[in-house]
Amino acid sequence: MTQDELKAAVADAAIKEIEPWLDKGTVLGIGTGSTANLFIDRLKLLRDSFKGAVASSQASAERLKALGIDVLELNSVGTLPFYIDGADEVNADLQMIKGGGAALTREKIVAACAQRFICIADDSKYVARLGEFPLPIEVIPMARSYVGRELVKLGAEPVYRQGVLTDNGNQIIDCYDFNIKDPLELEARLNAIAGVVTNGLFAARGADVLLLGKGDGVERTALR
Ligand SMILES: O=C(CO)[C@H](O)[C@H](O)COP(=O)(O)O
Repeated sequence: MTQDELKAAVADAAIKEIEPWLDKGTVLGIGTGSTANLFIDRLKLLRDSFKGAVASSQASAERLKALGIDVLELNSVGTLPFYIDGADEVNADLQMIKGGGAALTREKIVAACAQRFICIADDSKYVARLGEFPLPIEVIPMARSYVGRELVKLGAEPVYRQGVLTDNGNQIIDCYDFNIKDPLELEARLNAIAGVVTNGLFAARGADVLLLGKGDGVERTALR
């Protein structure tokens, strides 16, 4: 199977995972990226079975709206039953690196409001140790150089993602060569640097369920 077919398979599996729980009041949390897009496309068939969605990016919001799905403000809803999103890397503890699409801050916020985070990914994203994918960090623009110097002190090679502004008007630094021994500790440490808005480690709030697309089918792992 191609990577796109594996992504399509996990999008189908995520629909099966949530469908029994939908009702007219359900608001879903929706992620960003090519895998999340395939999930959004499949939601069209269910659009009369739930109330609407909170999106983690302008791009996902536009895609949802184009399919006739109501997009709600996070501030107008309470806890979300599900957050469905892809990942750039995921490990056996269902900790992730996210933010390849620069949506990490909103992804982290919407995920924080969800009872269950369902990660959908093809098996190229599954890693024994996080960190081969460059770790994205969203920074306040005036702090970019300072944050870069602090990242060098932590052993990373920071690279400014030129020409990219997040939906929040901030910039992204991608960190190469991070030795991520303890994702939880590093996530907290990076967040403590002045000027860092969010980092792409999803360790404190990892996924609850992983639907991993493999050549022989979709493997489901549930931690909670
Ligand atoms: O974190 C993300 C966007 O900020 C995406 O979930 C991540 O980049 C995976 O994307 P894709 O499904 O296209 O591989």
